[in-house]
Amino acid sequence: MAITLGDNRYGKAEVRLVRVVRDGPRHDLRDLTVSVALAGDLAPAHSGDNSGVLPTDTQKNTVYAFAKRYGVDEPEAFGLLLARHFVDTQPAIHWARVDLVEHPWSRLGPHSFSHDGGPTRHASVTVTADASHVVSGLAGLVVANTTDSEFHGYVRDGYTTLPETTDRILATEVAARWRWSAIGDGPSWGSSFQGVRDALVAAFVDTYSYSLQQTLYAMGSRALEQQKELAEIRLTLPNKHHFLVDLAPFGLGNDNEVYVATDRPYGLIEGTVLRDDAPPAPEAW
Ligand SMILES: O=c1[nH]c(=O)c2[nH]c(=O)[nH]c2[nH]1
Repeated sequence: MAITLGDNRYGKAEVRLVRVVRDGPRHDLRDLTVSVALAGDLAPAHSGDNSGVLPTDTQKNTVYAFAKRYGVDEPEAFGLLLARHFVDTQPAIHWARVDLVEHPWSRLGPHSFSHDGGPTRHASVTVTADASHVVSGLAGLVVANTTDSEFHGYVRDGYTTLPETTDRILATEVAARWRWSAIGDGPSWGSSFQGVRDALVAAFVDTYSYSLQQTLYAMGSRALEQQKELAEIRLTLPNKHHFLVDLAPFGLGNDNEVYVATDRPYGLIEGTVLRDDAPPAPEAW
């Protein structure tokens, strides 16, 4: 029986990077968590030969040095710069993945900021010798509709207790990742991000929903209709359940006014919406 090394990668995870631009009295702030993963001819490293190993410490240093040297503008652009650098300069490295999460700050004044509880912006960049892929995304976008949501007509079996409803709260915490068809084509990274976020929110608000699955498809298709640069979008929607509290023991009715918000267990609705003419790129994810 032969035993061989399978897929492997290595890198520095979650480098915390804050970049300030001091352009006169008005400063700008970007706050990112950057993770690097590299793969290639690394079998020797798994037998004790480090001659092809760029230390993860060096990878971390490169993130900081590039932040100084090139600045940190859009996460996608910074990720492409870093990933391309590792593939171009390291003979053993044929694949680089850089994942970036941007932590949002909103401006309070010329040099004052408030950490924003809103969604985080994400980018995941993959570079090989002959291809680059960008997946952008967001997480932590918490939204709720207090009506225009029904759930009924579902399968009933001997274990079903859920009451059917024609009026419920629909709440979720959107995580979405979307793949760009081509790099450098179309709107800027930042305006595309805002366009996708706005499309997702608008579809959530506008959709009269019979299930979170229907809302997922409406959100994904709105994003693709509006943002032509996207090839596909993957959505993860936890159903943040709100159950009506039984107030009858207190002689009180409850006409959809008092709910208990539960955090677990939760329904988890996931799906991909894609253009049928977009060539698949599983290696981008
Ligand atoms: O929108 C929903 N989809 C489901 O599949 C489901 N299942 C469930 O118990 N509640 C809900 N709500």
